[in-house]
Amino acid sequence: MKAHSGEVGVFVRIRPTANFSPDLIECLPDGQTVNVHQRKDPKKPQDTKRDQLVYWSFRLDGVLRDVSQEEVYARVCQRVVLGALDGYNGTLMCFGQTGAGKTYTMTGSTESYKQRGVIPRALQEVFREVEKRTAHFFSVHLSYLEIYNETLVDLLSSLQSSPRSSPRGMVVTEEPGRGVFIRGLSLHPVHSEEEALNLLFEGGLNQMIGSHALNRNSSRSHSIFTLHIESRSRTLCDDKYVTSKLNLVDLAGSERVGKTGSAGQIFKEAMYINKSLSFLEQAILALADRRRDHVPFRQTKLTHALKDSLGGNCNTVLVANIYGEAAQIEETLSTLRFASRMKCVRTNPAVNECSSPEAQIKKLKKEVKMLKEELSICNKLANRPSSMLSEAQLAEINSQVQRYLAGTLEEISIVSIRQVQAVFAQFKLAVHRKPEEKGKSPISQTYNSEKDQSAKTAGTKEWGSVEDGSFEASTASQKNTQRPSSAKTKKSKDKPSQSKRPEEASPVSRKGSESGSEPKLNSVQMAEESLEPDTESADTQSQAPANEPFHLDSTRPKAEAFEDFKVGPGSKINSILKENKSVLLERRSLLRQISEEVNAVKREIDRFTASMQQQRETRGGEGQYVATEEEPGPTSLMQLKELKVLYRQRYQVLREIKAEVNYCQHLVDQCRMRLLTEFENWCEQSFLVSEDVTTDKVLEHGKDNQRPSELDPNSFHSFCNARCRMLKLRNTRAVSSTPLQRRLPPS
Ligand SMILES: Nc1ncnc2c1ncn2[C@@H]1O[C@H](COP(=O)(O)OP(=O)(O)OP(=O)(O)O)[C@@H](O)[C@H]1O
Repeated sequence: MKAHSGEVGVFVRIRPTANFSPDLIECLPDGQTVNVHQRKDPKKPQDTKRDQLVYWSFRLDGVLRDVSQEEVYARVCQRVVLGALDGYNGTLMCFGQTGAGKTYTMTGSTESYKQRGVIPRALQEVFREVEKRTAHFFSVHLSYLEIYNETLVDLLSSLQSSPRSSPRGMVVTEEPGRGVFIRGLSLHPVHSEEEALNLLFEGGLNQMIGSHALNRNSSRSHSIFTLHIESRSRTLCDDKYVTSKLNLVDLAGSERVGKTGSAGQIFKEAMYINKSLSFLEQAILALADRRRDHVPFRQTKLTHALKDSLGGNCNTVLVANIYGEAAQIEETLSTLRFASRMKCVRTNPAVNECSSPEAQIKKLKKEVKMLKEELSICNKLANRPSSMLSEAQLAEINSQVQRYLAGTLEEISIVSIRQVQAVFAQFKLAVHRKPEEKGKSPISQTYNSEKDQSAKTAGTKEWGSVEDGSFEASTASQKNTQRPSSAKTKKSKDKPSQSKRPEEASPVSRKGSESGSEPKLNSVQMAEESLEPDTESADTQSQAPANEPFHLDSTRPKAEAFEDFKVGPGSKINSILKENKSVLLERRSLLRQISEEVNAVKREIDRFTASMQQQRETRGGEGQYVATEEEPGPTSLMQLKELKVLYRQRYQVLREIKAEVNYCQHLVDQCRMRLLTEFENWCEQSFLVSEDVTTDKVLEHGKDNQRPSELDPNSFHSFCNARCRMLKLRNTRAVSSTPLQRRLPPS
């Protein structure tokens, strides 16, 4: 017999008898062929002429006549059992007329060890192999089913360990991935040959007791003893395992109803047997016919229960048990016909490989963990924020958004979904922020508050409006009108008139400037203007604790780094800033001087005007003005007129210089912003360098598969520091080589 071959193995076993009929049953020397001779009319007296006999020849896989139980097992069953241990389903069926030796073949004699049948030998083989195959862990379960008159009976339900039978009874069920199984049939784990034999015998006993109690003949039922084998590798950490079922089927006697001449219950039993065996035959015919798509497995419980054990991926073997006597020749012929049909069934044995859900979950979890780690490394390599954004990274994103809104950053480069989410969150904040807070960036906010503070400390006054008939001039208003600072927005809120354009808030009244008419002769209060100190260091120092995103290393504060930056990569923009500031100071100085001149002229005009007013009041307000010795005459009037002309001239100069101061202030502000932006970029790149080094550490650890503690810490630290320094230098050179505009265009 060929296990895993492409066809069902079929053997015929002849029950030993003293009345063997060699004339009718001829076993050829090839050991595979049995010829049967049957008289044309068995009822007629025996004819000596051979030509009156009908002749059939059956070529099978083996003819077992007068062979021991041991040989039967070796030739019929052993390979199927070994196949089951390798993961192939196996079925061994005994088919034949009642008393032909099916049970003897299957179970054998319980009294004689030597005469034990296929099932005990299979159990022995299984547990011997389990012990031998140490590389695998096997689990073996047993079930024992009886099918009597289309009723399913669990022959092992009497055991304490068996689950309660389902209230709906047992049902033949099919499930994807599990195949056909009997729902409600108890499965019993067995760990030794002895345990398994106990169950076999217990089942046999239950079958016998049930037959007696119910007054039924045990030979009228089918019994299926099944080994459920599961095998897992002990050496491979694999979630895959193999399963198999080994069905050992003892079918009911196959004799036909007509022949038995039975009635009543026996007739009924015979009907059911005939029905099930008939459908078994039909199923086998359908399996043998490759043109047929449908196999009627569900017609009976037997065929349904054996659905995946008759062909398909199963190693199937049939033993046709026959009598050797002439009296049984009809049934013998019938059995052999069935066997020859079975021989035509093709099989395609395949290992039942499964994946355990637990192992699969474990494997998937492991895979997710590995992918997360891989993503984390990729993020670090690409300088992308990892799972959670740190405070420093959030601060940087906030800074980028503010700079973008202020127009100093052209675009925000997208590096990850989390970063995009954070950017949108910042935009949302910006949209919902109170109007007075809008336009503040972390940099400008701190910077301007510092500047405003210094301006206030220096006693600087702002340009006033002409609402109350006088106006004031101040450098603060210049700043307010040119920069989106907090000082400006606050001013705008408190005094709406000051939110107007620079020329509207200039010393020249709106009417005067727009219509070209004579401006009101107001004094210009020009307070002592303190020259703006070089606040860059102080500004940045004040920012550092607010932002705190980047520290080039743990030992240096940001303010020191800024000083380095100004003399290093930021030296160009810093020198432009200084130059612009000196021009601004010079213009402011000139503005102060012209303001004083305008005020002096104004005071002179006021003096003349007051004197004339006094004279008019003295004369009752009538007549012409006549100059007295003490009072200025027409000459004085001329002087007053000249003073007014002078006032207008100086006032025009004052306006022009004021515009220059505004422009210079704007340049200084832009330079300052540029310097700070460049510095932030420089810091950012330095920060990323640190990240690079961190990644290197991770990779280094991964590559060498060493724990940090196993590394030489000094050597590793030196290496990282040197690498960090080299990368910083590379970034610094890249930044400092960026061309800067000397004069930035006004926005
Ligand atoms: N090859 C054999 N060698 C010795 N004794 C045998 C052999 N075959 C059958 N017998 C004997 O014949 C008797 C009937 O056999 P068995 O019970 O196995 O028949 P069966 O086909 O199972 O019948 P049933 O359909 O009623 O179950 C038994 O006593 C058994 O010991």
